[in-house]
Amino acid sequence: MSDATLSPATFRVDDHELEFARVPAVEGNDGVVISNLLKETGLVTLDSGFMNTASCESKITYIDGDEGILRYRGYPIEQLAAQSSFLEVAYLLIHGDLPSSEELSQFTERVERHTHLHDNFKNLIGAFPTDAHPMAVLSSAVSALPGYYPESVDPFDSHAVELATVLLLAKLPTIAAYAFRQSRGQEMIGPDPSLGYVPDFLRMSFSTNGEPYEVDDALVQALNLLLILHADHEQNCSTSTVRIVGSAHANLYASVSAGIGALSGPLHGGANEAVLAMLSEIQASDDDVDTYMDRVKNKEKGVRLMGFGHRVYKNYDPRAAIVKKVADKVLARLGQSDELLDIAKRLEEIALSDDYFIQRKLYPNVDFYTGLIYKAMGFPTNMFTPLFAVGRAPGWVAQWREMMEDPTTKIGRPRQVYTGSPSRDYLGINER
Ligand SMILES: CC(=O)SCCNC(=O)CCNC(=O)[C@H](O)C(C)(C)COP(=O)(O)OP(=O)(O)OC[C@H]1O[C@@H](n2cnc3c(N)ncnc32)[C@H](O)[C@@H]1OP(=O)(O)O
Ligand SMILES: O=C([O-])CC(=O)C(=O)O
Repeated sequence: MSDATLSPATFRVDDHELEFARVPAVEGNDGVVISNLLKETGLVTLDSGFMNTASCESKITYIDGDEGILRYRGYPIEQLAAQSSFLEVAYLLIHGDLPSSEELSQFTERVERHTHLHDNFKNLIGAFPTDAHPMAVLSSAVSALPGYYPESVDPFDSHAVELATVLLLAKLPTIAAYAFRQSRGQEMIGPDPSLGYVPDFLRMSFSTNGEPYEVDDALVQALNLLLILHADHEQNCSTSTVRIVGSAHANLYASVSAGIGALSGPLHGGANEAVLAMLSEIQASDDDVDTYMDRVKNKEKGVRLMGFGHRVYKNYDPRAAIVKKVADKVLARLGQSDELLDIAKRLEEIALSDDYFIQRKLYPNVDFYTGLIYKAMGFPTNMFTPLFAVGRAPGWVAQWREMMEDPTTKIGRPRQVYTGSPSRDYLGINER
């Protein structure tokens, strides 16, 4: 950026004058360029929320947010959702191409063989109170994994990375199912790899002790599809967290555990849980849907239309379009009707024809309808985000590996614009 593009300004911080120059408006960036504070590094732009900053080059996922297009490794999300399986998509994201049938069966067999957890995990997870949020259990258990598999932690040993990849994908559903059972005060049930990845996850989650669990193919298909839809989304908040932790050469488990923490936030993966809370609040209150929308538009503190809006999509999230159809199908299949689904549809209808939402290009995102499907399957709201985490795992792994293999990767370390006090002298406690 040449100096000619900068319009200097001076700000005062205490008694000191600091010279800054503002970058002329770039869409979505009202960045401040520091001209005098960071002479040693040259110009630094202030870009809160990274609205306008690319952190890496990536070959994994393509999004055109204006057109509502999402592709994994070049394949449209609609085709993958209709035809693929979750583990095939995981292979695609991680290895770059769709597997041959032999590659897929070897990969699947390897993952399914490792779904068992060391018995101590029952103690670890069992030590959590039953009202602990399963996301806390998930991130803790993932950060414990390197303690049990030290041979898989070296980020620069390709065999170790391959092992960590398989172990993480294998153990995560078992951890999630254990966390679910712990939250219900139920005994944890170990995996039966012969059933397959998704059916066995459902069995571990819902099996009643001692009784055989009848797997419902329609639910397996729906969950498989939802996991595919969540599998990657380029540099979202949790993935960026995984990358930044990994950029310090932290192992895959430590990086993903941090990513799980980021995902839990209600502005990110935790929105699926927040949507259900919002719909239930509307249902329980005497207010109608329009009243809630007025509160949103008046920007009442803490009131947003959860499951709406997206940093990248300024059009309908292609995944939300798929999820909406699946919600109808799953409810019909289970012979359920859900008043909350009607409320969600009504909210969407109002939003899509309301100037507030039109001007801000706010559309339903992937989190808007997913919770209604998980609920219909029998999952309580606090399991919605762990389900998202199981789905996002291949993306985290693929992005972490891509970063580790990129020779241009540097430790993630943004600069800041310091606005605190300039230098001052320490005063003893009685002099203040
Ligand atoms: C898997 C995922 O992570 S998908 C996202 C899940 N999160 C949610 O569903 C939570 C609700 N949505 C949001 O909070 C936001 O849309 C985010 C966090 C997803 C994106 O945030 P940003 O890109 O930073 O947009 P930002 O918060 O600046 O919003 C831009 C404008 O739209 C408004 N806006 C954005 N989202 C919403 C919403 N859900 N409801 C009401 N208004 C909204 C903001 O108030 C702001 O209005 P203003 O220009 O008058 O100040
Ligand atoms: O991309 C984002 O900002 C949020 C995200 O993870 C997703 O939509 O799946």
